[in-house]
Amino acid sequence: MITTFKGQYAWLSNFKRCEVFFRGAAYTSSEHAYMSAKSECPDWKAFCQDGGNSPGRVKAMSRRIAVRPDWNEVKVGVMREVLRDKFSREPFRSYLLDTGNCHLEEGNRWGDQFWGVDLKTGEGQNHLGRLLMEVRDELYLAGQPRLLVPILRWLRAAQRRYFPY
Ligand SMILES: Nc1c(N[C@@H]2O[C@H](COP(=O)(O)O)[C@@H](O)[C@H]2O)[nH]c(=O)[nH]c1=O
Repeated sequence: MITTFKGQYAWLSNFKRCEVFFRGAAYTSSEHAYMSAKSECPDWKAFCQDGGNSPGRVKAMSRRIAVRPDWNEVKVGVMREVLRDKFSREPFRSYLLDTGNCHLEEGNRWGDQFWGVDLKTGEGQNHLGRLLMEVRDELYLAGQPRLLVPILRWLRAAQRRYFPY
């Protein structure tokens, strides 16, 4: 199991600098790309596209803008789109596939129980880890014979549930 996105697994974190193309623009991390979707304001888009702003700064500034009203309904879809792009490119694609079928969890100490799991309480929905496993399944299944895809998808999910490693 990978239970924190630090150290040798820091590349799983959205704060890891990488190239991401999202809805017609280039970003320098998946955090920048994800945060850009919080508002359609051109100044906000430009701020997120400026690689001179750290992922932490972009996240902090996103608390001060007028976020689109339906953000909570669309944010998981936005994150999925961003992660698909990040992991479509090397070396991240191979790094993710090389984790095999192990459980991924964003254990954190900043109290995020939506995207990760709070290490102090053990509580959290782990949407980031779940999306990463979903993207990894897509990459893995894309290389398999089409007829086997439904059964392989089921087997991978069952293995993660009953034999997490
Ligand atoms: N605070 C933090 C991370 N939190 C990141 O913030 C994003 C969620 O933002 P929001 O939807 O506004 O709550 C999501 O990408 C999550 O992984 N990540 C990291 O690597 N290091 C950090 O210190």
